[in-house]
Amino acid sequence: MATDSWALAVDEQEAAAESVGPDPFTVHTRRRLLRSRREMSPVVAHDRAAQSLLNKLIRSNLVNTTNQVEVLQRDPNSPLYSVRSFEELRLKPQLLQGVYAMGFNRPSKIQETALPMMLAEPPQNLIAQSQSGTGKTAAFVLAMLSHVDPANRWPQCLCVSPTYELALQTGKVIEQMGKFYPEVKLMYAIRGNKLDRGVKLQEQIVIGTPGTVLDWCSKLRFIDPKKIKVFVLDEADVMIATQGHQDQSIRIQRMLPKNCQMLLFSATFEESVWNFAKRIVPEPNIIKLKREEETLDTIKQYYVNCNCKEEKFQALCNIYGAITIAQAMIFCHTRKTAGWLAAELSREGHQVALLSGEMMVEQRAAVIERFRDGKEKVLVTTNVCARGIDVEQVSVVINFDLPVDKDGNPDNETYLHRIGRTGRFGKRGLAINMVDSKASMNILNRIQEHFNKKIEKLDTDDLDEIEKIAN
Ligand SMILES: Nc1ncnc2c1ncn2[C@@H]1O[C@H](COP(=O)(O)OP(=O)(O)OP(=O)(O)O)[C@@H](O)[C@H]1O
Repeated sequence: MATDSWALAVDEQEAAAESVGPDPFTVHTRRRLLRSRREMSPVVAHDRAAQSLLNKLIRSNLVNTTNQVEVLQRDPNSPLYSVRSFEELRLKPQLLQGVYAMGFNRPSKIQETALPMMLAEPPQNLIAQSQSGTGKTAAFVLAMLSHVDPANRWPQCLCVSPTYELALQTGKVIEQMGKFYPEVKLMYAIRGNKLDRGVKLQEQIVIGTPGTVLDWCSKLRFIDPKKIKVFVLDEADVMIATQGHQDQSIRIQRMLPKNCQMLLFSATFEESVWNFAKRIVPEPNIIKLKREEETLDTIKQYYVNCNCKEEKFQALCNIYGAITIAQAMIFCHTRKTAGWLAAELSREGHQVALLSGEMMVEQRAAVIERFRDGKEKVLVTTNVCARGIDVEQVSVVINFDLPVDKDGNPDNETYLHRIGRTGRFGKRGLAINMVDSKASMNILNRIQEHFNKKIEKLDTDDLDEIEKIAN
């Protein structure tokens, strides 16, 4: 199956997670609920929203004026397009404040479409696909925060992520979004977080990885699954396609009440996975992309012809010599190549971080955190980091090796997730694929055919040409 290499990485990660030391992961949001909806006039709300987004984008050199953001969100062909405002989505005032404090101005297409479905009464199930970096996480986080009853001190929403790092990242989004809703508390169900036997959780939202969530619902009984109202599967296709995760997710699902709302999200759903999802989710609403919509126009895709890994490395150096790259993620097929490449890049004077499957999850989370803080500019990794990781400043993704499954066939889903680490929420991004043999050229051609999207050739000996594509 297309996700096997990812599955392997995930399994390694789950195993490694066992050895992480304890950490109190309970989040107690501090601030009191500020103003009610009545107190915030639409004009003031709009100004605050516009200003906060503008500040965020100017800080990250994305735009110079609010107009450019507005242009992006008013283009009906953009996945960021929306006709509605967050106010019109009838969010609780304290969530509206959280959204604005995060610098969000308008909802994206997936947020605008999915939120009314997720907030409808009676609750409706949803299987939703939307391009990478278009705000799926924010969408289901808002749904969970909207559904909890803070007066009830027990878990009501359960969110399962395929990896420790993603669970942490999504938890951070819940914390930020719920900053003005301090009555709602969050607990991380990840393997290092050891609780005393017999404890009954009081936190209303639990985010975690499937094995730990399952233990907490069954063996350890920290969570009463019968009281769960919302169940979210993030990166749902990999949860379904990976045997271990599938078993665990289905065992969790079976313990939930019949009327529990099920929400499945991903940027990719292979056909067989999609069909399976429809079988396990009763009467779902469905948001599905057409194949040609799956790739983002804001991410420009190129390939470079080489003969060996040394030539690929030289091409990489030429690219770095020609353009300024804020941050880059470089994907390799094996840990060995990743280690070699990271060492070569360091020798060239780059600030490089290396992240691969054999590292302890704690170490991995720390590497991502440093990269997110800009302490390293280049992250060399394997498929372990292909999904979900959201680092705004990544302007270039390099496939040093093209993604293939265990039979050597193109792994289209992983390709999409990898290149989606750049071009987050309307930002422009470059994806450069290194081809080093007839076989890899064949893989590239099949990826082009699959997405029906041309991947242009790039001559890395021609510095002017590289500069041109960067502009
Ligand atoms: N409405 C919004 N306005 C501005 N920024 C937003 C909005 N929604 C989300 N974002 C930002 O866009 C980035 C991408 O969002 P998010 O991580 O939710 O995407 P995703 O669809 O889950 O991506 P992936 O498929 O890679 O998991 C994040 O940095 C998030 O803070």
